Amino acid sequence: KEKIEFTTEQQALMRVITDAYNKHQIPQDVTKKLLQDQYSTEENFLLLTEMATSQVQVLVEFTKNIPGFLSLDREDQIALLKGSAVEAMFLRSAQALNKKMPIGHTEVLEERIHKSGISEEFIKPMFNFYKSIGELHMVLEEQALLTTITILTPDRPYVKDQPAVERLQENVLDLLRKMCVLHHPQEPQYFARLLGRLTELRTLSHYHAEMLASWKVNNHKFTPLLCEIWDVQ
Ligand SMILES: CC(C)NC(=O)n1c(-c2ccccc2)cc2c1CN(S(=O)(=O)c1cccs1)CC2
Repeated sequence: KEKIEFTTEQQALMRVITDAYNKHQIPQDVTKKLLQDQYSTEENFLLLTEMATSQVQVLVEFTKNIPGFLSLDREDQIALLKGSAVEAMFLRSAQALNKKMPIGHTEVLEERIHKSGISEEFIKPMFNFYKSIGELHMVLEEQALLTTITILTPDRPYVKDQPAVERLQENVLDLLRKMCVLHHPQEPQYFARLLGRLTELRTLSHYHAEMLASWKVNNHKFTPLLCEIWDVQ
């Protein structure tokens, strides 16, 4: 049985990332709205727009707390945020959907996502992803670290100093590997399974661009923040 030792730096890194992840949650009033009575496609679309916009704001604040991120080249910081925004949104969605909710709330949530104007062809891969994340039963620290690893992906478009991003990401990968052994001692492949989800996430984010183009809600409008981070309109 491998004895897991965390260095002082790793303990500090874990605490900073977990605290930041805890602090930057989507405001309750936004998630509460999802359970209101309105069920029209337009209403559901508007709610998702509001949630996704709120999540981008949360993502920016969370990212600023990642040790070393603000020391990166300013333009690279933007490139990392833009490059990971959609993946972070799907990851956060999976975590939101797999959270323990009062009876029936998950069904309402799923219903509203189904009835928000998303083309059928994207619903399946999206819900498959949510399910595959749910099956992992990640602890909060693992969720926070996985989101951080997604943000610190060196090969995003337009990143100039990739080695600098790699160095930051490697520290978080090493920490996540140890956390996986600690929390899932019976599953030696657990860490590899987690990283496999990042591949699934990239595929899903490729769908996203088409999803936006195919929105069936007539004259669908996104917020300026979503348009900027997704490079649409
Ligand atoms: C938690 C937040 C970040 N999740 C969220 O906003 N969701 C959720 C979702 C999933 C599980 C629980 C609660 C919500 C499903 C979908 C979205 C957003 N997108 S979108 O960004 O493409 C979008 C398209 C049009 C306007 S916003 C569409 C799919």
